Amino acid sequence: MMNESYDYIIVGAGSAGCVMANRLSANPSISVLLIESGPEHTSLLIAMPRGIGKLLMPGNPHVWDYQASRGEGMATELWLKGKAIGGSSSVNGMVYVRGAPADYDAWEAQGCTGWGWRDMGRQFVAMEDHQLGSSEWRGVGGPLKVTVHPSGDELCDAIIDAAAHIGTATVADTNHVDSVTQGGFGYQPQTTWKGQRFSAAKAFLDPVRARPNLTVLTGTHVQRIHFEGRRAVAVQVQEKDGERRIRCQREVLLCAGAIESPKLLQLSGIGPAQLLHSLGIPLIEDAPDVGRNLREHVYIAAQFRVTRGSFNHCFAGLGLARSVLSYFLRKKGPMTHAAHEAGGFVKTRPGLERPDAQIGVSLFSMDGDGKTVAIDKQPGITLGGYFMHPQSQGELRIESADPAVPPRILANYLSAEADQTAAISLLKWIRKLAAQPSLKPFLVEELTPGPQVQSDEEMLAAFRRFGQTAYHVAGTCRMGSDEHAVLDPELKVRGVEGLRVIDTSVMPTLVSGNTNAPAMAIAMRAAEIIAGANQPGANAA
Ligand SMILES: Cc1cc2nc3c(=O)[nH]c(=O)nc-3n(C[C@H](O)[C@H](O)[C@H](O)COP(=O)(O)OP(=O)(O)OC[C@H]3O[C@@H](n4cnc5c(N)ncnc54)[C@H](O)[C@@H]3O)c2cc1C
Repeated sequence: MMNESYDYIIVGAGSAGCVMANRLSANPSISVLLIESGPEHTSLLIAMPRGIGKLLMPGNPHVWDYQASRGEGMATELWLKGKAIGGSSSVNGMVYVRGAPADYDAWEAQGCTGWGWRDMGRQFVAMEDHQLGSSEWRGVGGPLKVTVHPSGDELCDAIIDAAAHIGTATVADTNHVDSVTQGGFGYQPQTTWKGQRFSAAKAFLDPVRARPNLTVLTGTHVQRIHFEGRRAVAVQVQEKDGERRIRCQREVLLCAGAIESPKLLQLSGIGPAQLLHSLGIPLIEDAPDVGRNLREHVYIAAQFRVTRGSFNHCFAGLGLARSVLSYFLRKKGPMTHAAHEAGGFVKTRPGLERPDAQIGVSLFSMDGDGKTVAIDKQPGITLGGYFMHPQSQGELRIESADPAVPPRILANYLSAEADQTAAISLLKWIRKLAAQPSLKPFLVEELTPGPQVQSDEEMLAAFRRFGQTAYHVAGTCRMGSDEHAVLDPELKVRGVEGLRVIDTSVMPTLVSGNTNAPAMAIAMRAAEIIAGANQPGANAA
């Protein structure tokens, strides 16, 4: 490995990084190095969808864990991100959601030229191998398997009926453009296949691992990027055996996720000048917005005691043993389920042009306040959700020049008034759903936030208390064409050369829903842009 050098170095083998490795190495004349801090994705707990119950624990080698400040007057909370081949797609809830055309069109309207639905919609179609077959905006034959949770569950059917009763249409595909544009509720599309997780690594990396021009390093942590003048020329890595530099001929591509990508930029001298001076980091580019514009969905789990239909008994004690056995023998049963069995996009109040909230139905409840990992001993379910377009903005800053020190994360939940209104409206909608006649035979009582929460003030207070990360952190290296944007619309870091960011941190605003598929689609689009720059006659980066 002496004098090692690659055309492209991709930092992070997560949702975006796996796509980039696949796309760039498709050209055999280009050498690609993919570097991942975490281990391989061979754990049985990764393959088994409900293995996340054990994976998502601080200290597990497959996750990063951070303490995030939620905001004024609120306790801190644990944030987790995937740390393995596949990144967060190896530990996530497998809910398959793409966002709404209007999200991407809003990006374009804000100056992100080339990122509207016209360019992004076709990325989803191209990546999908969808169980529901092809249509104008749905794909088959692509690398990513998408299946739909089997229909026919009595309690889910009753919840879907309840949603229809209050105005949200029942749909076969919740990602259909009409469903995300006008609202739709149904069984949940998920990134699973034959009862197992289908991560970005399964879809994009495993099939191309043998390419001779692709090298993958695991257990290797990129500590900082090195520059010659203003050009990124190498990365410094830490491995089991110590530190070394690896050179890069064309570009370093940061796909380290919305926490580690801005952290790496700051550690490397691209960030708020004052902060970097105070930590003794030589300044490459004063970029005050690196780490700003942090966006997150605040998830609230409304939990209900039910008469029947709950899976709680399948996730503890002897029931769990049975479920695990069924998974290993037949790849069937509750251990194969994604985080939500059903769900959709809803307008929580009259007068809205498009859905403002996503609802996810989970046929289990947690003990205590919904944040603990213990399964409720009595039968329960969760009607969870978040308002999809948070205006509140948080921030992330390094606190030391030492790469091993975690950054300070401020989520700033519910600081914008619009978010407070949206939160109250969402909780009211969930309660209205729960009160529908089709659910009368099932629902006994509300457990959290609980019937004592009645006024708007109490609902907001409940949201502040029970609301928690949806694990969709984004926006911390925003793209745009204004001078404050960290990246230009080709995802190049402003002020330097040979460096791009490609992951959920590039989002100027959060998309309507979960962020795994959007992260992959962003990388698909980025690969097109880079391929265009590599065409003869184009100005290579
Ligand atoms: C618990 C959880 C549940 C979720 N549930 C869902 C869901 O059901 N549906 C959905 O659509 N989305 C879900 N998400 C969100 C979604 O999975 C993520 O938004 C998405 O995977 C992020 O992709 P990314 O490429 O930006 O980053 P990641 O996939 O997080 O990848 C970043 C990678 O970079 C590596 N890395 C970081 N720093 C370095 C470094 N310095 N050197 C080397 N490697 C580094 C990391 O280890 C990681 O592998 C969930 C996320 C989590 C954490």
